[in-house]
Amino acid sequence: MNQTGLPARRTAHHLLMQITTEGRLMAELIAGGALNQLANDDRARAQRLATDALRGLDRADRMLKPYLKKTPPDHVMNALRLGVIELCGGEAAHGVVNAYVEIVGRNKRTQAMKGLTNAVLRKIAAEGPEGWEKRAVPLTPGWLRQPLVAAWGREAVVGMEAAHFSGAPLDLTAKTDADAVAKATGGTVLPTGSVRVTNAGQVTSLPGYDAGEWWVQDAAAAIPVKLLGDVKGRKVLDLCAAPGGKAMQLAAAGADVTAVDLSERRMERVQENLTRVGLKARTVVSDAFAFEETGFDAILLDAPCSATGTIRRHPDLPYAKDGSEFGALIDQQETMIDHALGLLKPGGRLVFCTCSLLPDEGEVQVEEALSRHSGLTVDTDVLRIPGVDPEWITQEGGLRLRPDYWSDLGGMDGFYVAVLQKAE
Ligand SMILES: C[S@@+](CC[C@H](N)C(=O)[O-])C[C@H]1O[C@@H](n2cnc3c(N)ncnc32)[C@H](O)[C@@H]1O
Repeated sequence: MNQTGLPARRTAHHLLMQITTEGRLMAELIAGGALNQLANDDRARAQRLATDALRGLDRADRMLKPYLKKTPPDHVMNALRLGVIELCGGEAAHGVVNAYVEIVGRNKRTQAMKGLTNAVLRKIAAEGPEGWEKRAVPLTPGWLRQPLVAAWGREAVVGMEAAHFSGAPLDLTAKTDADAVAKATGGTVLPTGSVRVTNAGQVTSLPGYDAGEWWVQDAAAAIPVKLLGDVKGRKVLDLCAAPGGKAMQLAAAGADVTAVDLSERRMERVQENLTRVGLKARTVVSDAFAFEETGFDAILLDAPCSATGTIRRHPDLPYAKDGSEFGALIDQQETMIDHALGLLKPGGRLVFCTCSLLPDEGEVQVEEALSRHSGLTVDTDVLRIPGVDPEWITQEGGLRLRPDYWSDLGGMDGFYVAVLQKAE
């Protein structure tokens, strides 16, 4: 690692700038090579710094506010935020202050604010970790907080924010034996059968990775496939399949799986994942709407969505997005449900799910699908599987999963799932 820490800090700052001012997502920036110029441990450091700054951004801003007469330009603000995160995380003040003063000084437009950066960060250093700890849990940006409060109430949203701030443990789905995977990885088996590992470190170094004994999948994301029950020998279509967590569950359960995804690059990941775990599925790169094979016993539609259920892992999302794309996603989900129903055998089952916290991408989609398709019903009996709290069952017959659930176990991603049955 570079001793000054400057390369990692500059990269973290650059990531933060692109996320907060250009609406780019961290995963997309990293896939595009944002960390490539760094040494391995600097890469991890830069990503951790940016992630921590996003997770604590609202708290950092509240800590900075008393020391700023007016909000400085984004370049300075993001340097200050990173400084707060490091100083309140216990890093030595001298190195942190120098590094962010340098980052502010390297930009011609903000050069003149080096003194301000130095003065503010020294005040933050004096407050230290105690000043950080006494501040409230960071609030979600208003554009998302408002619809969440309207849907779930203020108290629930406070619980979600606590879960978002805590981050997420690593969850694994075992190919065959969850107890054995838990034993080998030092994890615990959750009530729904996923294995949870805390402080996992490097995923590829965990026992069983090379042997393909498990794959990474949040416990909530593992529930939709479980609701299909016994799929052995059944013809199952996974219509939005990449990176393949649910396709692998289906294949492991003995289904005859066809996995479709629009993205060639993401489908390569599905193929790599299937190969690692030694499972088979037919993979088809296609737009779901252009895929017209029919006669499936079951279809899994894990539709593209706002991904607001995954903020524990992706704290960049509320800062990169503003909700303006969500209307188009909601329309697409509706037409995808209709298209999927057309590919299903009479009497077949459609599992519709989204990793969203917004009812418009879950409960409302199912209510509206039921009113558009006569003879379509919701199967609620299948929701009663081990570990699923009956309280999570919704009025229209789906399952609402939220990050504030299982708070004593380490939370879960936000998800919605319903099992629809086509008329005979
Ligand atoms: C929520 S992810 C699916 C996650 C996957 N089911 C899993 O469990 O690993 C949504 C996927 O839909 C794909 N997608 C988006 N639009 C699509 C379309 N029109 N047709 C097919 N796939 C699409 C994306 O490439 C993305 O991989």
